[in-house]
This record gives sequence, structure tokens and C-alpha cells, in this order.
Amino acid sequence: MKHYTSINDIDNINSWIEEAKEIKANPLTNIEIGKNKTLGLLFFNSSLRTRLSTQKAALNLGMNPIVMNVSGDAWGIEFGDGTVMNGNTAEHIKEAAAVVSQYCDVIAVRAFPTLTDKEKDNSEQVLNSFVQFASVPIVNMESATGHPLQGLTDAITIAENTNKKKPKVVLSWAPHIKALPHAVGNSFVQAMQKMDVEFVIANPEGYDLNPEITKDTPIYHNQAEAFKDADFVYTKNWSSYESYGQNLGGNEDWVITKDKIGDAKFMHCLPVRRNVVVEDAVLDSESSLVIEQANNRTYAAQLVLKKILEDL
Ligand SMILES: NCCC[C@H](NC(=O)CCC(=O)O)C(=O)O
Ligand SMILES: NC(=O)OP(=O)(O)O
Repeated sequence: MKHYTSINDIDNINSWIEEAKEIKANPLTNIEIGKNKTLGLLFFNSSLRTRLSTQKAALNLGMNPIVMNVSGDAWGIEFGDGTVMNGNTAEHIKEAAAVVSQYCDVIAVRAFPTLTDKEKDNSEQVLNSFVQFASVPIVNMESATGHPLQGLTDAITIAENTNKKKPKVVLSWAPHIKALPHAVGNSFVQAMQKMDVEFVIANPEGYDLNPEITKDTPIYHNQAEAFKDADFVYTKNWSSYESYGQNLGGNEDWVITKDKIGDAKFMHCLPVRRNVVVEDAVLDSESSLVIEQANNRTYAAQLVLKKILEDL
């Protein structure tokens, strides 16, 4: 594999899940494959899980990870083509990506959306500029429209936690005080569409995700109806796609409670705001898979890096 920028880069999700489980059982089997290879992790935004689990994955493969917080620490990077750079940006992505490629064999990038410019966000300007101007493979650590390391992790976690042939999985929107990206929701949708699950989405009116991503996945505007017979309830807030990037307010009754989800397993990518998105009783119960999800981030990243290293 050359780059890992979206869930579409997964050719066969079932075989990827099986390989991830093997890696999880024996994480150090491929400790030689990344010897003398450097992984550069570039963060334009905050992170706890992605920052640590991707480094851990690199270490398990014998790679040397180096990390940089781009925002604040590096020079401001210009992405516009032909821009007269007499403003706040000091170097162009053409040089920056080419320079980082001199030091790293693989580059991983986190760059959230603007949530104000729909066209720019959908064009994945930052991620795609790295793909275009770096000379080494690029891994998406959450971009404007996708978080494919998380989506792969979630597919692995669901496969590990069901005995059913076709479990019912619900992606439910939940309230938040801020306006959040669509990336986690999008990649979860795309991962579930590749799996043998009964998959539905629940969100209030005005919060339908990009229809080019949801395609023919059923969308309920009634949460209780969607939760009927659910085996997994995956929860995430996102801002409106239609009224782009806005938190429309209200809908606090979409909070996830024990009463609502019953025996279903609870999933969330984290970080999660307790008692806004989901009540303590759910997160503190046996039904919560959130810590196991965070654990699986290492093995998802390790699988992706292994596939890239094999093709270097
Ligand atoms: N990487 C996982 C989620 C990251 C981000 N969450 C956040 O920004 C939460 C911020 C807060 O709760 O203040 C998101 O929704 O895409
Ligand atoms: N789930 C996730 O990507 O967490 P971080 O934002 O902390 O990396």
C-alpha cells in the first residue's frame, strides 16, 4: 500500500481485521520490518490516543517515530497555489512536505477541518497537499473529512465483540457544547458499509451526514426507533453538514443513557464529555468498549504501517 488516507484504501476489511487480531496477539512479530525507518507524526491539532498509539505501533515495528506539533511550533505553512506570501505564513507546503520527506520514510498528518469553508474541507487541502508534495507515503491521522485509523479500529473492535453473523450497529449523534468535525462519523459509516452488519444512523433533523458518504444507509430521526434490537451503539457528535459547521443547539435529549441502550455495547472514539454526550452509568458499565477501542488503535496503526513498509 502506498498511502492510507481513507477507509477506501482498505481492499478487504475482513482480512485486515484477521491480520490486526494476529498482530494484537503477537505485537512484536514484525519488529524487524521497520528497522532504520523513520515515521514523522505531524499534528496541526490536539491528540492523546492518535499521538501515543501511532508511536507505539511504530515502535512495535522497530521504526523510529519523531513527532512535531505543527501549529505553534513550526513556521506557518502556506497551502494556496500562487499566493504572494506577504502575510502570516512563512513557508509553502511545496517546500515543507519535500523537506520533511528528507527526514522521514513515512509521514502521518493530523489536520482538522475549518468547519467554515465546506468546499475547502471537502477538498482535503492539507492532507492532499502532503500526498502531492511529499515524496513518501502519507497516513491520515484525522483529516477534514475522515479518520480512517479510527474507523479501522472500530471495525476490529466490533468483530472482536460479537458472536453474531450480522450484528445490528447504530451510529447515534449525541449532543455537544461545541461544533465538531464529521470525520469520525464519516469513517465509521464507510467502515460499517464494508462489513457484514445491519447498520443504521440516528441523528436529529438538520444533522444528516454528507449523502455522498451515507449513500443508502438508513437514517432515523427518531433515536428510540433506531436503537431497537441494537447490539452496538456507536456515539459521536458532529456539527450540521447542511448548515455547514454549525451547532444548531437543542437536542439535549439525544444524550446516551443506560435506559436507552439496554444491553447494547457502547462505543465512542474518545475524548468524550461525560454527562453531555453520555451519562456516567454507561461509561462506567461493563457495556462500554471505549478503553478497548483505544487499545485497538495501536494494532490498527500497526497493520497500516506494516502494509506501507512492505511496499516501500
Ligand atoms: N480524534 C477524535 C475526535 C476529535 C474531535 N473531538 C473534539 O474536538 C472534542 C473536543 C471537545 O470535546 O472539546 C472530533 O470530534 O473530531
Ligand atoms: N480517538 C482519537 O483520535 O483520539 P485523539 O484525538 O486523542 O487522538
